[in-house]
Amino acid sequence: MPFIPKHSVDYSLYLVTGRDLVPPGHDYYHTVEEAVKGGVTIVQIREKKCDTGEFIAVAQKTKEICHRHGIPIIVNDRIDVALAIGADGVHLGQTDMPVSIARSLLPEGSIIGVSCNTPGHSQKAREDGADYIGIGAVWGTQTKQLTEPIIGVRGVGEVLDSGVEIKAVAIGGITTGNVSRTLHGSVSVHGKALEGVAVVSEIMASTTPQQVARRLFEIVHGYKLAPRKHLQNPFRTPLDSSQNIVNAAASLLSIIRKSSPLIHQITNNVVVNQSANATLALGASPIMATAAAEMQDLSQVSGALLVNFGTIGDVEGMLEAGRCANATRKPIVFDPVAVGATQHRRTIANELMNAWQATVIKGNAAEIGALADSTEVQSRGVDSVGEGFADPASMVKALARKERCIVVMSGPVDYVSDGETTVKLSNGHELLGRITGSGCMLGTCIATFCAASNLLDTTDDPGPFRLVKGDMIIGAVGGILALNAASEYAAVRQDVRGTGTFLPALIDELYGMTPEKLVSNAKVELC
Ligand SMILES: Cc1ncc(COP(=O)(O)OP(=O)(O)O)c(N)n1
Ligand SMILES: Cc1nc(C(=O)O)sc1CCOP(=O)(O)O
Repeated sequence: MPFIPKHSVDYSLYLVTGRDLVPPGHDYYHTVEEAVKGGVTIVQIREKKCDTGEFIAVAQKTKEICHRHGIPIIVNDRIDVALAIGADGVHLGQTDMPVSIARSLLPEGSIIGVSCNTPGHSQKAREDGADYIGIGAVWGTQTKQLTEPIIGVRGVGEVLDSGVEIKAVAIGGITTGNVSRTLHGSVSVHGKALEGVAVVSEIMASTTPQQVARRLFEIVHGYKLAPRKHLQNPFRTPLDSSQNIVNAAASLLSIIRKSSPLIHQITNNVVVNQSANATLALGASPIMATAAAEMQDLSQVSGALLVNFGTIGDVEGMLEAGRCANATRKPIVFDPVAVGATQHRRTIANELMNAWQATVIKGNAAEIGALADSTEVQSRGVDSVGEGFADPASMVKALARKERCIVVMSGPVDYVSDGETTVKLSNGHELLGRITGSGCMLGTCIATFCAASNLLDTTDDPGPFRLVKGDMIIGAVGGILALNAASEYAAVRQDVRGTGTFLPALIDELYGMTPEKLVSNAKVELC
């Protein structure tokens, strides 16, 4: 009979051992014990190179450490070793012994885990009677030669959503730097979440395994305790009326004017100049930097990042900028221009969204449809054609849940959702659709208002599991209101005679925008 009853196992921080990773001068057993003291809740002994006798000896001593601290020990692959040391269970790969045979050989109550890389794997693992699954690889790893593709956090969410209830941990390349993103981004569209994370090198190769384990545990534990209802910011204020939303969004304009946040923009070369001018007109400060080498420095000082891949330039810069923005908890507005138009754009969008967590995704109906795998709305180049979605509010809400972020769908009527609250905004002049780059300027305005919302949140320690500070749905609404209101004021000016004179007038009206003008003009409804 295993030492730990399986119903009481805590999978929050699952250490998978790797003796060869322990740094010179450090002792393997000491590393494991330190890690357990730091917060590891379950240990798997994984030995790939040694003989059976040595495996048993190491496993026996590792088990003594685990049981002394009241946590279970699992043996990787080898039922014989598990039986020999009286382990609490085994972990089996897809090509290892079938679960039913392992179950028949192990004592009653043994824990059996199975590695999964696809939704089909997890369905089968559940049917076979596994107790938990290890989903991977979520990120790239140096620890083993992978035989299955890296699936990213969004792929983990798909495995979690395979229609079966089973406890799950993610594995592969998990570090203190990406664990929040791993937990957040892998929540499935139906709200299924990981029970924990499995880690090898981040702990085993550390010279301070106790501290690393403590940090990982704090993040996982904090995330599991936090309410998950509201994406990215579980503690935001309730959005109970459209007037509250408008007032909160309008008040952000004063913050922009007062603090002039730096808005880092990687955008397409058609709109660089007008986007920078729109940023300045709102009272913020633009920086249009694209080189990967400067992203770390910029993320320290910027208020928000805009990634608009309209003319797909420096993808490395986009990847690095997003990673740095996530690490510094800065809002990221992602504008996947014409993402449905080519396979190349779909591939790059996927790569970016796997590498970092967008705070806001902004697109027209065709772009949102392409990200949501819907063919209801078609694109022509960068434009969306046709009548739009029959149920646009449901479309943005579903994508917000899938991508775990705020989604803005722009058009004659704009929709914004965080997966719970959906807001419909009916302002904006049709001339906006007749100049180039108005959608791109919208991304700029949203990034600027999100930076202000981020600044407004002065929580000292937002907790390691919060990806970004501030109410980002308010930031998104503020950016839309500002551009749309400015377009309405600009279109009726005496000096505007067509699209050529409309653009400078639009910049002027952004410059002259006030919170009062935003509120008085707003046509906002909760859906
Ligand atoms: C928790 C957890 N998940 C996955 C694995 C990988 O196991 P497997 O597929 O058997 O590959 P090897 O570990 O044998 O290389 C794991 N060990 N633990
Ligand atoms: C043992 C293992 N299994 C994986 C899978 O994808 O199934 S990835 C992996 C190694 C994870 O090591 P690290 O935390 O050092 O990246």
